[in-house]
Amino acid sequence: MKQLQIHSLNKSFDKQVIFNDANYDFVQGKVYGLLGRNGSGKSTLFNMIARNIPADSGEILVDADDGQGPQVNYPDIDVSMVYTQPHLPAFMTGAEFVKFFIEINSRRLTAVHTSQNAQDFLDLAGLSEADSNKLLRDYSEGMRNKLQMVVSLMLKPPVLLLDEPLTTVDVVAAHEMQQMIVNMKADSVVVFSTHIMQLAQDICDAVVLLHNHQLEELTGLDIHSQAFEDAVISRLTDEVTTNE
Ligand SMILES: Nc1ncnc2c1ncn2[C@@H]1O[C@H](COP(=O)(O)OP(=O)(O)OP(=O)(O)O)[C@@H](O)[C@H]1O
Repeated sequence: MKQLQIHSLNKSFDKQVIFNDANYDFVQGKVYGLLGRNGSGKSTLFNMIARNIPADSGEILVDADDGQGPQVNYPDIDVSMVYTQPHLPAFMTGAEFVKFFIEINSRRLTAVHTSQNAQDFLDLAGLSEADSNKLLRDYSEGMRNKLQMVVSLMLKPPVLLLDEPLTTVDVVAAHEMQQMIVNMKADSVVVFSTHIMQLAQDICDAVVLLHNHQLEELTGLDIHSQAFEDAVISRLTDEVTTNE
């Protein structure tokens, strides 16, 4: 089983503590919602897992289920991150970008038995022929988000991180992408951050709170219940009181 393990993680920016001895193990087969107040450190956690920024201390381990067990020095390709603001090359068309993406990831796509037909990617992203031939800089934010998500999902990475992924897409696209995220849990450890409680309740199997600089799963309540929602709000409100 693929796993993402966070052990005794510490991170501060100057004197601002973001994580203080945070621990949590995420496993394949569940969609995890990461909930926390603005500025609590959700993006910082994802960026540490994706190795964009270093932790101060502690360990982040990935078990890619390849027989080697949990690794601190996991390869970068083990983690895919879908950013709130997509990182795509502005001066390529959607079709050119997808072809380029397939070319540079051909070995990996073969290994995970994914299509290498550019049209399949474009169809999944819901892009018409006219849109596919537009420059990415001229895409709407929602179109860029959807394309970014499709290429990340196609790689079937051991760990898939989605940073507030569905905030800019239309209702139909959001519905399709929710389904894609849920399907990904069969192959990957899936963690997504969101401020939308309804979304967390709709697609998550577990909710992890970033609360008082630690990671804590909210257990013992039906995720779909009002009591669950109340408990999330109460914990996160409690944090503000504690910080004051
Ligand atoms: N490079 C940096 N240098 C200094 N402070 C930073 C840096 N990156 C993030 N921070 C601070 O760390 C805190 C956590 O930021 P982060 O973006 O991880 O929060 P978040 O939970 O993702 O927030 P939101 O829900 O608003 O997107 C914030 O106070 C932010 O200002």
